[in-house]
Amino acid sequence: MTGPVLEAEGLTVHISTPAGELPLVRDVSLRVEPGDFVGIVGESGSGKTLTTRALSGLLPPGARMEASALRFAGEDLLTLPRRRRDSLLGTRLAMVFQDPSSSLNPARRIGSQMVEAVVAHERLPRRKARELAATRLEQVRIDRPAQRLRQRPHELSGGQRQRVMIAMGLMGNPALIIADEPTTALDVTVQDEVMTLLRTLNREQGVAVLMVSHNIALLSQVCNRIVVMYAGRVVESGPAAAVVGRPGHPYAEALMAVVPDLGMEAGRELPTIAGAPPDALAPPPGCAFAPRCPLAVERCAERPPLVALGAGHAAACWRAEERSC
Ligand SMILES: Nc1ncnc2c1ncn2[C@@H]1O[C@H](COP(=O)(O)OP(=O)(O)OP(=O)(O)O)[C@@H](O)[C@H]1O
Repeated sequence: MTGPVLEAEGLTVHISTPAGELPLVRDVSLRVEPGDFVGIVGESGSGKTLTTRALSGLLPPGARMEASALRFAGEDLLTLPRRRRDSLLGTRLAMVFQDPSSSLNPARRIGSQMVEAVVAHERLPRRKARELAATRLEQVRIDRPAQRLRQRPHELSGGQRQRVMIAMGLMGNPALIIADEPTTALDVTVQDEVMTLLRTLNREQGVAVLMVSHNIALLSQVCNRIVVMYAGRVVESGPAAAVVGRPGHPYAEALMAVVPDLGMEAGRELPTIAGAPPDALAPPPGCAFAPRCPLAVERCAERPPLVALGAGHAAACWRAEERSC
């Protein structure tokens, strides 16, 4: 495959509400190249999950997307017939969600859940599919794979279930793993294991990863590119080192300041950015961050476009150039 693994331009997601259809994700463009590890960061409600759901064809009922371009694994998802699109996404795109329990069927054995997709989409004989499932479990460092295939999800720990989800995603030889807050529900040691696994799959097997998180510091350790979202829009994107080291948007800088401290005592409140995130259904006109921004000026009443700050680095702030020099 040549060209980007995933490319979206002008992605907008509308949700139907009692007041009519409203855009909750607006004009998002992003690109994942082969071998990339891309992070999407933002506070709760900034539109990260709706964006990845739109990219993966898994929008909730009542949501509708439009885009000027949406390509995955060399195919145009906007024109591909529905069955071919579902089959392509069902095999070449692996989804890993925050809570693996919600994606695994508690009543069914791990093995039958793992072979299902490849038997359906790739018409692999069941025996071969079980062999492949055992190999994938080994790959994510699950011990005694043959035995595990006969177990049900409740017989595994939370971290093992998350690794089973990743192994399941690897069944179709994915070009991309989309991981939505894959470690939030896990304890710190298990979080590290899951991150190490994603990094190994990315570095050693070249699987591209698109990962959603609240934690910009965590993303900066693993990602080569970071996309920052606020109120449904991309407000900054670029090489991880540039976004973290020379942020063009005051929001990206504020996210760095509220990174939870690993050594923080349990029970202490997490630091937050001053002020409340905007109402997603009615964000303020102009720059949506302006009401919370220490650097806001009169001009912020008008929405700033994304402006280039360096190679592949752009931010939507009227003061970005002045701040980054
Ligand atoms: N099905 C839906 N119907 C109505 N509103 C929705 C729906 N799904 C999401 N929203 C709203 O859209 C906005 C963006 O949601 P989204 O889940 O994408 O945010 P997020 O950045 O992923 O947040 P979090 O980190 O909390 O998961 C939120 O305000 C949310 O309440």
